[in-house]
Amino acid sequence: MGTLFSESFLDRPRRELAPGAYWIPDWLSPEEQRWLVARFHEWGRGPVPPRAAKIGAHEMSVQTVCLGWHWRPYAYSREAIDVNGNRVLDFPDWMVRLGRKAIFAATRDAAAAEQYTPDTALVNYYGAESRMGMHQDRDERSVAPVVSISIGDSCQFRFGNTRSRNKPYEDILLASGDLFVFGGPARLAYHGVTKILPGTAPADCGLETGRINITMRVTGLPDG
Ligand SMILES: O=C(O)CCC(=O)C(=O)O
Ligand SMILES: [Fe+2]
Repeated sequence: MGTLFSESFLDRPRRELAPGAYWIPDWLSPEEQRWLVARFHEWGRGPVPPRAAKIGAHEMSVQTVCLGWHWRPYAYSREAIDVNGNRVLDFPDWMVRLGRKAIFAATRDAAAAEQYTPDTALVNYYGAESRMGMHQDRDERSVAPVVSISIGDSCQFRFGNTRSRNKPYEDILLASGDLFVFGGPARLAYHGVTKILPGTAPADCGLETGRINITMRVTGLPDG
């Protein structure tokens, strides 16, 4: 991974797990990962601190900070009304460009990449014991793809079907720098994180422990 002319693609080739679901290992360079980790620390000091969202009475085991729109279970708003009421940071222009590059890397469809304009990102931090249960990303009104990037410790990521959280599903290891995109017929597939593999973060990724996952989405909500 940090090696010159690494042949990691031979061990972990890119794959389309299901129509519309693309996994591109080692998509981000170590330098890009370190740069994103530095942004992650900035966002954490921002107007809205990372928080564990509550689903009913149950607190999630991941800490989340949002850009563009604030997500809480089942809804988006500009202000973090379930945290401190502050407006979330704007969605960065560079992240729109990163999202477009991701769509192009996944689909090789330049027109689809060009029109992709994510307006929210959920930035999740997973500690060694964090998990995320099987769910659909369905609080968005748009059917545009979700772009997911991972940094730090690897995780076991479970990618399922669109009908239920149960089988058939496939478990893959998402490692630092990996890209995962799900759109089209896979946009509403159930997915989750079944475990974190502590101690697997590469030394040059910029994050010593834990895992960062950034998912960009298109809310389909009006500006303002
Ligand atoms: O951490 C991941 O890889 C998935 C995160 C996720 O599914 C979500 O934020 O909705
Ligand atoms: Fe999700």
